[in-house]
Amino acid sequence: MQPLFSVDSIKKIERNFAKQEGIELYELMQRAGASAFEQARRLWPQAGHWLIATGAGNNAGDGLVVARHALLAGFDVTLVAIKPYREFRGDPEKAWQELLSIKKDSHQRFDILGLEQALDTDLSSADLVVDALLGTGVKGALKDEYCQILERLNQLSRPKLALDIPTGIYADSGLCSTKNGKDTVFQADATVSFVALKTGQRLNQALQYQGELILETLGVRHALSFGEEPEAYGCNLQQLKEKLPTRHDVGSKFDCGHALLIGGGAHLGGAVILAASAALKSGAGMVSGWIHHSQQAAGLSVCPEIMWRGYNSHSDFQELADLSRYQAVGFGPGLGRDSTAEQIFLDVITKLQATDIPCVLDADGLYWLAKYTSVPLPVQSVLTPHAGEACRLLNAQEEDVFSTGRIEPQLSVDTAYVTQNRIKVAQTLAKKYSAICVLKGAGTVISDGEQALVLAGAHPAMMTAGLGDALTGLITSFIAQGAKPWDAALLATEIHYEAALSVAANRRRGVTASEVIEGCSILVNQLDQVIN
Ligand SMILES: NC(=O)C1=CN([C@@H]2O[C@H](COP(=O)(O)OP(=O)(O)OC[C@H]3O[C@@H](n4cnc5c(N)ncnc54)[C@H](OP(=O)(O)O)[C@@H]3O)[C@@H](O)[C@H]2O)[C@@H](O)CC1
Ligand SMILES: [K+]
Repeated sequence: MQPLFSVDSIKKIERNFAKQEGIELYELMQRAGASAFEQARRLWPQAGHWLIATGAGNNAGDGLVVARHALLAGFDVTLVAIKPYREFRGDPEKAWQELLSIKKDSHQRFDILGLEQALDTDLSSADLVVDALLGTGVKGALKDEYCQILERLNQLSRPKLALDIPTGIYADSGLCSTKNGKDTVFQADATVSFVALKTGQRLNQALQYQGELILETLGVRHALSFGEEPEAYGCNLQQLKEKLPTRHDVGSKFDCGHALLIGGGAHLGGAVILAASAALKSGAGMVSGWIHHSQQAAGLSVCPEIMWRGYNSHSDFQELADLSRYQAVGFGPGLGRDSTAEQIFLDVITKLQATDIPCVLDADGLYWLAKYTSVPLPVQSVLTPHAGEACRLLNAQEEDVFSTGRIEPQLSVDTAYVTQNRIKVAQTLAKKYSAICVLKGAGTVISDGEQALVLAGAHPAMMTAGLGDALTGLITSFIAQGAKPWDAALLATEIHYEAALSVAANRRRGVTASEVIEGCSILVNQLDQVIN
């Protein structure tokens, strides 16, 4: 697993590492520039003319080291220095001096352009653009001069490399600077990040703009050994594959888990049909689905292998007395928000509490949970909110606040808060509801209240209805098949994402949840082959 650190922690790690090794921070800048230069050469070996854009901080210093290596290797260099030399201090200043002191070949081109000159010059002869404008030190919205140069650089249809993090991305949150509703950020094809990954590099717009992410540790092999707590960890499917429940060659459907999906109120059948299909196609031995009777025929026609039970009102749920037949319950997709749904929510949750069968709560299930925050959930339940649902769950106050007549300050966080604080929000929700929280979004954050993992990424094709229902079905299925709820949440999240990528291929639009469910089935079977 890959630790993800805050910028503050990275700075402390860098300092402590340098102290431990008895080296100057300037040495780290040298290593950063040298390693980025090597990576750029590996990625774009044909590049003979390097355009390097610098600000005035340490990120600029890294860029000046890249420029020196490029010149020493015999390449042409255009340095777009939007801050003049006199504004440089400390290590970046040293890097300037070293750059200017080298003897270049008489045929080599080495131009230094200020901002105005750069804006007036045709820069299209460059083969490669290196962004050393700003790194982790950026605060607030980008100043105008940076926006201007970014616009020019982004227009160049040349490979683009960002040093440490693309200019305009905030390394702690992964969000980016905007101006007049437009993102002001360097659009990198690759980013060489130094020392350790920053939390924001797995979240939000960073996923859109950083391109291929390459980590150069600069010799810091054990970032965890410096006493800095990572904010979260990242991991991939390869690291999760062992969490797939084993499937024996001999046995029956009764050995492979029975998943129960409940939702699909009147006129709302699609969501629970998708969730139940995902549960079945990812390997549950049996799947039962409770759905409003008006939707039952639809369920049967889409997936007759699912044991559909139609309900009219909450009183039909009396028949759901024996829950011990199920190993996991997915509850909420399309349940509805009317009084029938409310009663079903309360009845089912009460029944589940008595059994301790893990429950995956999603969609309208979360809506009702926010209204009944003190309803105890079965142990190891899983909540799967998106940002809007997370807000509702965070803002919800305990009912006893109302019954005792106390007035508590309304938290009233909004989705912008959730997006900005994804790790903290997932941890807070997990604690508040004593559950595992799967906070969906660009970089899904999974927390049990203590540890947090960031999985999956972002893809335009994933912005479509029904994918959340598929995820609910997948998590429920893996629990039913024997995975611990935590493991099921991790595995399902990553499989769901990887399947969506593979199904989407080159498509950015029009991918359906049903296709992704098929993709999940293929991926589960590929994993099965790897581990068996
Ligand atoms: N520490 C180490 O050991 C190592 C660090 N390394 C490297 O250092 C980088 C971090 O360096 P850093 O802290 O100097 O920050 P950096 O990103 O260069 O920015 C500072 C400049 O930004 C400016 N600025 C701020 N906000 C702004 C805005 N909104 N709009 C416009 N300007 C804004 C600010 O200007 P000021 O606000 O002071 O006027 C200042 O000039 C890190 O990403 C990595 O690349 C590597 O070499 C490995 C070793
Ligand atoms: K940068």
